[in-house]
Amino acid sequence: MTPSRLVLASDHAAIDLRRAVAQHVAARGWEVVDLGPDTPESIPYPAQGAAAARQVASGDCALGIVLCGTGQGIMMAANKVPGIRCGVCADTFSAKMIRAHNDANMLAMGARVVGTGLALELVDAFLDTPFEGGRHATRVEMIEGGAAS
Ligand SMILES: O=C[C@H](O)[C@H](O)[C@H](O)COP(=O)(O)O
Repeated sequence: MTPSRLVLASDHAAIDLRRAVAQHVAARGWEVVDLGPDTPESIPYPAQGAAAARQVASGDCALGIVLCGTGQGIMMAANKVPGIRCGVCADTFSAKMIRAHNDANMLAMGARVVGTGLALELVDAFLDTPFEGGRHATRVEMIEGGAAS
C-alpha cells in the first residue's frame, strides 16, 4: 500500500515493540500516529485498541497496528469498532493473507509471543500485500453487512 498515515497503540506489555514498529514503519515512509503509552504503568488494552480503531474507521489513518501481551485482547477491542477488520498474527503467511483475502485494515501482534525481528517481518508482510478483491470482496462485504452472524 502507498504509505500514508498509520496509527499505532499498545498497552504496557508492548511498549518496546511498539517503539520498534514505529521506527520501522516511519522508515518505510509512513506518517505514524502513535497513541502510546510512553510510561510503563498498567494501561487497559481495550481503550487503546478502540482508540486506534477509531482513527482507522474515521479515515484519519489508512491502517493501524495494535500490540499487547498476546495481541488477542487488543484485537478483540479493535474489532468492536464498526468498519474494522483486525487480525492477530504470529506468522508471515497469516500477515499476508489477512490483507489478501480479508482486506484487514489493522494488524495485532503480541509482544509476549513474537520477537522484534519476526514482528517487523509481519509488519512488512501486512504492508506489502494488496487485497485481491474478486470473490474475497463479496465475503468482506458479508462481514461488513452482518451476514456473518
Ligand atoms: O490480551 C491481553 C494482553 O495480552 C494484555 O497485554 C495482558 O492481559 C496484560 O497482562 P498484565 O496486566 O498481567 O501485564
